[in-house]
Amino acid sequence: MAALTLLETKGLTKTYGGLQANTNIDFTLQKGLVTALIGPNGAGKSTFVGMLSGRTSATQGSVIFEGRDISHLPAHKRIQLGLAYTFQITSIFTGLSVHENVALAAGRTMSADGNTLNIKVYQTLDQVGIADRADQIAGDLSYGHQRLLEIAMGLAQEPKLFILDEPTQGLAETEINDFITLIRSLAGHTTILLIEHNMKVVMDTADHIAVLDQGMLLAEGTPAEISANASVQAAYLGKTVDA
Ligand SMILES: Nc1ncnc2c1ncn2[C@@H]1O[C@H](COP(=O)(O)OP(=O)(O)OP(=O)(O)O)[C@@H](O)[C@H]1O
Repeated sequence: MAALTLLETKGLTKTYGGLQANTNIDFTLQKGLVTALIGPNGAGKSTFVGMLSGRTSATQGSVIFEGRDISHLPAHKRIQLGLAYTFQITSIFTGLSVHENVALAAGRTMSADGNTLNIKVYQTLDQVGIADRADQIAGDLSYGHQRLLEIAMGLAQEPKLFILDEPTQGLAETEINDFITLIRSLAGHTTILLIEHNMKVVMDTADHIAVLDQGMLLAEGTPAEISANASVQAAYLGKTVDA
């Protein structure tokens, strides 16, 4: 099957005062794949996805989504076009139930009757493995389950592109393994851009990896190509990227 481009950036640049957080990034994201964006601390990953989602304004360059230049659209318009970023969904309402939180998220992009919405909510909770907690108050969930709720809230919006920003941060080992299984189950249906520091998660889930270093795109390739790339290893100061 020929690769289809879902999103593209051209010359994307962000300057904070004298600091170039992102420099002239030309990047292409293929539909249906799990792409991981990795790089050392301060490499510019959050700045980059902030410009994709509209949370951060670009100093220069453009973001093209499904062939349309969305560079000047505010974040909420980009969500409506199908671009979901976990950072924007993290506003879990801690006083509401798990079910109510997902229903609210789903309602942002779909107009459906109560019954259809209810089915969608349970399907999504089932997908992430917390359907048995639907009636629990979100604020009473463990940290790991709250992260899964965030992912459910993103998926309920049926995004065309789902950007997950450090989704496994603070999760326990077993929760990380469940997360890997979840991402694998979504592969092929949902296009995912994953910013992740945990290399096991990256290597186990990504079809394609892009590496940022000092605000620039250093390398791109399959997990095997990236693990073997000498300049990527150097950027990680001698650490191997397959650990
Ligand atoms: N709002 C801001 N104002 C000034 N400088 C910023 C701002 N946001 C980020 N930076 C700087 O831009 C550079 C890139 O930061 P960014 O957070 O994008 O990197 P990152 O790769 O996501 O890092 P990490 O992995 O540590 O989250 C860093 O030097 C950071 O200090």
